[in-house]
Amino acid sequence: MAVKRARKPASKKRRVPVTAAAGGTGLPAASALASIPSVHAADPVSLLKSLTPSDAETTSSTSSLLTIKSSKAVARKKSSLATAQLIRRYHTLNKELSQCLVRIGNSEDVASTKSGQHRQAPSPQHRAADLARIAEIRQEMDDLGGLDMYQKASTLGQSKQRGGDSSKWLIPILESCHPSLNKKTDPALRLLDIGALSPHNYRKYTWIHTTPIDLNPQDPLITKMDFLEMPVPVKRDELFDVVCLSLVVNFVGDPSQRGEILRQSTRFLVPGTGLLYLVLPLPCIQNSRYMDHELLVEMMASLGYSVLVNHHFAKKLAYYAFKLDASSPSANTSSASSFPPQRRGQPRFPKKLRHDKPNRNNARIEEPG
Ligand SMILES: C[S@@+](CC[C@H](N)C(=O)[O-])C[C@H]1O[C@@H](n2cnc3c(N)ncnc32)[C@H](O)[C@@H]1O
Repeated sequence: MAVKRARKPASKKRRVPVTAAAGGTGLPAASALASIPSVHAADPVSLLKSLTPSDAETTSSTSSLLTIKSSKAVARKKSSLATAQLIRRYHTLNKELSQCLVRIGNSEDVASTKSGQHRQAPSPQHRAADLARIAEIRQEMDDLGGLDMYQKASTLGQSKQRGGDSSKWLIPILESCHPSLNKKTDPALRLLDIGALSPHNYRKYTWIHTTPIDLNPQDPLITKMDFLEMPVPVKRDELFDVVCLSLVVNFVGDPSQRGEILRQSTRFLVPGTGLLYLVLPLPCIQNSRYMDHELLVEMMASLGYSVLVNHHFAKKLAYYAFKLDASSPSANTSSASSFPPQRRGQPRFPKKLRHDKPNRNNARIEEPG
């Protein structure tokens, strides 16, 4: 008998362990991954190689140059399609994992707190169903190669997805925000690259000093660090001029943890000049039932990012540069910036259907609990 899932209780949410996280981009779930040979499951590199057609350059001797070119193009397209499918499947699993973990966490809250007594705790069957599903999801993720494999696939897809180097968009903005910076003699701008797949994203800009961090570094030059647990700077010269959150917020499955990451970013930036460089999949902004550009800008302003310096919608991604308000007491205090105070049980930005149209996704960001 199919077990109907329990409705999520409105209790205070626990932090979902970030073994991996979800996309919430609303992109269609992949099905083609079923065709990945299981022999590659434990070997991410072989798996990635297997996604790249080996006959990419093979044509008959009579083929024209045009045929060779189009054959290569088709092979490249197939390869990037397979990589994208893998990334999507991972996102889908990750999102479902977060939802199950939140439900399990909430059921523990309900069981252990007095205030939860009036709430309906999930039944033992629902809890058992969630636990079983968690095991299945983790197994499938492991079979796909885990976070490591996802990151390798993301690295492959990175340049294509963005149509090139993402720093290209940010650099002119940084230059315009620091017009008097002497790139040769002044101290380099400090950039915190969260969820960095490469430590070299800004290497060619000698006037930028990058601190790359990630949960699962793909390079020894990247520091293994969960941003939500990163020590908050206590001195002004430890603050950053730029915090980069490129495709990280959507990677986190729990909407309230997404809000928490954005709030945390305010504690690392120089008030008045610090820039948050936020990159999200475009469908999160343009095709969600619950989010859109206006709501994001409103939420960011409530965090202390009143100035939207620039934004750009590319084919697949949305780029944003927000400036942290001068009045934002970011350093020294963990309670500094937050979504506006909310009355008990009344969030400032409640989950609200904004675009009730078919084929929309459920991407959203929530006030942190
Ligand atoms: C989709 S990748 C994005 C990589 C890269 N920034 C880009 O733009 O392509 C998301 C990365 O964020 C990292 N990540 C997610 N949550 C994080 C956290 N709390 N602290 C540090 N890294 C995190 C993940 O480990 C993953 O490598």
